[in-house]
Order: sequence, then C-alpha cells, then structure tokens
Amino acid sequence: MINEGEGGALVEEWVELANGCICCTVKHSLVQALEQLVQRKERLDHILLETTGLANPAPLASVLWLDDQLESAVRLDSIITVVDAKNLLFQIDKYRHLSSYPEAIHQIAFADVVILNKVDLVSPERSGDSLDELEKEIHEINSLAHVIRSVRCQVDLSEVLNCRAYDATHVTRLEGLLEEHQYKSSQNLHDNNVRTLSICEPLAVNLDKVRLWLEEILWDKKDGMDVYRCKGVLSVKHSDQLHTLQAVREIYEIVPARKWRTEEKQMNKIVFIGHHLNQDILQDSLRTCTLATT
Ligand SMILES: Nc1nc2c(ncn2[C@@H]2O[C@H](COP(=O)(O)OP(=O)(O)OP(=O)(O)O)[C@@H](O)[C@H]2O)c(=O)[nH]1
Repeated sequence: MINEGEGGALVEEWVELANGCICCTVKHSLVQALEQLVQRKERLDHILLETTGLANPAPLASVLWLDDQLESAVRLDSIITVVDAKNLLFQIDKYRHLSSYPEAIHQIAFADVVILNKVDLVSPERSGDSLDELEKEIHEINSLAHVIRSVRCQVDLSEVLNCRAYDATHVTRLEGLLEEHQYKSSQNLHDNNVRTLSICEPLAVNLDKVRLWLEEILWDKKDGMDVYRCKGVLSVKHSDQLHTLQAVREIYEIVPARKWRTEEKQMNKIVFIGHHLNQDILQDSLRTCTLATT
C-alpha cells in the first residue's frame, strides 16, 4: 500500500501474510490484516482485493462474509470478475463436455458483477461472437450477475462499489435480481452444466423445515447437487415479514428483512447457482417445507 506520509512523501506499507494463497491457507490472517489496516487508517473508503487469475473465490467470499456477520469493521460488498471478451467462448467451450470446470467458470458463477472487458477486440459482425452472445453465455452460468461492458476496465465506480450484494436487508436489489433472472436465463442447459435456476412456491414455509432442507442441499449435496450460491425471498408461516435467504457454499443466512406489503403476493422464490442442479427435486422438496409439522 502506498500512502502520503509527512510532508507529502510517499510511504510504502506492507502487511505481510504467511506464505500461501489468500484463497486457502492464510484466509484468517488476511481478515486480521484487513481489520488492522482499517484500525490504522483514519479514512479508508474501500478495499479492493485482487486474487490471482486462478483463484477460486468461494473460500475467500465465505470467510469475509462470515466475518461480516460477526460485526467486523470489514464487510464483503461484492465479488467482481473481469472476463476477457476475446477469450471467453474458448474458455467455456473447453469445459462443455467435462465433469470439472476451469476457474473461469467458478469466477463467473460466484460473481455479483462481471466486467466484460476488451470489447473493442470482439467483432460484432461475426456470428456467435457478438457481445450479446457473450452476455447470454455469462447469464446462463450466473443470471444474477450484473454485466458491464468495458474497454481497459473503464467502468463507472458506482456500478462496482457499494453494491451491498451480501446485505440481507437490501431487499429492493435482491428482488430486482430475482425479477431480472426470469428474463435472462434460458434454462435449456443440461443439468450437469454450471447454471442458474429458480424455483417458486406460493404457500408459506415452515422456517425450521427450510433450514433442514437447505442444509441437506448445501451440506450433504442432496442428489449430487453442488450449489455455489443461492439467493431468495421466503414467505414464512406465522410471520408478517418477508425473509431473505443467501448462501455462499455451505454458509447460509435467513433473516427477516421487511414487512410484506398488503398489495404484494406473498411467495417463496429462490435462485440457485451451481452444477448438477435438478429443478424438479429442488421444487418438490421445497414444497414439503410448506406442510404442517407431523
Ligand atoms: N485492446 C484492449 N487491450 C486491453 C484491454 N484491457 C487490457 N488490454 C491489454 O491486454 C494486455 C494484458 O493485460 P491484462 O489482460 O489487463 O492483463 P492481466 O491478465 O490482468 O495481467 P495480470 O494482472 O498480470 O494477471 C495488456 O497489454 C493491456 O494493455 C482492452 O480493453 N482492450
């Protein structure tokens, strides 16, 4: 980190972490280092953490999100993935018939914002290579991601900072995402691809049952399903509150966010991003959470 010291001199400061990749071995010391940094600075607006191009964002996202729940001074705002528009299709095509996925796919799947960069290198005339096609590919993996096209990553900062993507009480944004998802996802991929799908249930659910249901999916990988992220709104029995649901890998959070409005149709709507997702199993098993406890 480079700062202005006394008399305008530039001062370099280092926070040293034990040798290791921040996405796995040193994640806890990273959080401590971030907290120290915040305490030492008078004013720090944002921290941008750039991982290596081969990092899987999941462990880091989980640990920062968890830390946020522990009321740390540092909170996870959003995951931003920069995609090379020239090479994206090549990367995606490589995995189509494989059972494992390159990190490029994980990084799109976990992203809240995707910066589709180097758009100047994509020719709009070539069929199958247009920017719309690229956006469609991204949304088939993750229809909740906000895609911004750019050249040399020149983007409006308001689109990438203060997104509050993990803020359970920021319901307006979440509802907007769930609404947009309907138009973006084509739902025509095979079940074993990394993709987004959504389920709806009009009847109110039993909260304890939903927790067990979710834990079976996220922790036990019910029927081989592997969920990366999950977002949704819940209509909970005996509650006048709209509840929000968020999950990153095994960690999830369900919180009351606001009162249902009288004109609103109360329902459960949940979007899953992951692979081997089975819409029928998810839909049917959620329905059992609406039944009375026996
Ligand atoms: N035409 C064009 N070139 C770009 C754009 N963005 C970056 N470049 C060039 O692409 C080359 C590689 O840069 P990046 O893709 O940013 O490199 P990177 O993968 O982030 O590299 P590391 O940070 O070292 O991992 C450089 O020569 C950049 O000038 C863009 O939008 N359009």
